[in-house]
Amino acid sequence: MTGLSSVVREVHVAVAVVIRDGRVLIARRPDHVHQGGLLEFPGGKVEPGETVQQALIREIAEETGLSVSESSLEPVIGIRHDYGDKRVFLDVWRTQDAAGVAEGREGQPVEWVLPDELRDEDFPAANRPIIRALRLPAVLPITGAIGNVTDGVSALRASLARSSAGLVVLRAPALAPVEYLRLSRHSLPECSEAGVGLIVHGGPAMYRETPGAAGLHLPGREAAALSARPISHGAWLGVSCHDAGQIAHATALGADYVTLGPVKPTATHPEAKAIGWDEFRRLAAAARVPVYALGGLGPDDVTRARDEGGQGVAGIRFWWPEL
Ligand SMILES: Nc1nc2c([nH]c(=O)n2[C@H]2C[C@H](O)[C@@H](COP(=O)(O)OP(=O)(O)OP(=O)(O)O)O2)c(=O)[nH]1
Repeated sequence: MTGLSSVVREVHVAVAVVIRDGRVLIARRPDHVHQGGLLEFPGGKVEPGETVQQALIREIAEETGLSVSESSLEPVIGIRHDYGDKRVFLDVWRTQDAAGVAEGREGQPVEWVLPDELRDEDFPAANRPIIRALRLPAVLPITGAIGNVTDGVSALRASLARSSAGLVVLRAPALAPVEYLRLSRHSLPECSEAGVGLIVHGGPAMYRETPGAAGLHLPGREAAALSARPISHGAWLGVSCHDAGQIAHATALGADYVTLGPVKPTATHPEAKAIGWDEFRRLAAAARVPVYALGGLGPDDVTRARDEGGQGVAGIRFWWPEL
């Protein structure tokens, strides 16, 4: 069907994620407007002649009475979405520094909620990646070389003690599947002790055999073999990507995040050609999922990765001991 939407110009929408004490400000859209009755983050159309930052400051003030400075605004994610009757580009930014008492200035109820309480079905469909981006950490550590289960578990314990990760990808390609399962089962208690979610690296069967895991990270070849999301929406699904085609496939699978790289040359994968920040920015801008920059990066690169349109950084060397 050739819809009207294909000829309708895309609307540039400034969307504000206002965070205070770990809670996010949400409002309910009036019933009579586009996507009415659903919850939303404050925001609205970028007016002609306005920058997105000016639009954010204006919309936040108009809708909530809060005032924010331009310097407190940080990019979160950009999402292109076609509602059929309207095409939008949601330009999503966050601020942790809003002054004043929030009130629904346009009569709409507003509320501060924890990111983990945000439910996809309460928001317009385009918001799904925003909710993912808010719940995912800025740094995603991946385990390094693991030669056997015992050494792997002790290295994990030591690395968890040194870092404050929210999620960890348990990668151990050198282990046979049965050994990997022993590793993942012994790693789960270490992770729960540290308050960290364990993401299994491998195929759907590996995830199913690890009850209690927080999610599944698919290597490129595993993702290529799938045509539908292999796990429930309650768990994280990540995919390793190196190009636009792989990101498109991961998005079609319903991935919650992807990793993209190597951005810089990296000692753990010397054979892989670095894509550089320009290519990362180009691919992240076109993606509709949070994208972690990977390859030769560490926590010091989070700001750069975010400025380039990424969710943050994923990697091995910054937290894993040299074995
Ligand atoms: N503000 C906001 N808009 C969202 C979100 N998610 C989402 O898909 N949208 C869509 C719904 C609308 O089509 C568009 C925002 O337009 P709007 O109608 O709120 O903007 P506005 O206040 O400038 O509109 P108007 O009254 O001048 O027409 O973006 C969200 O979280 N916040």
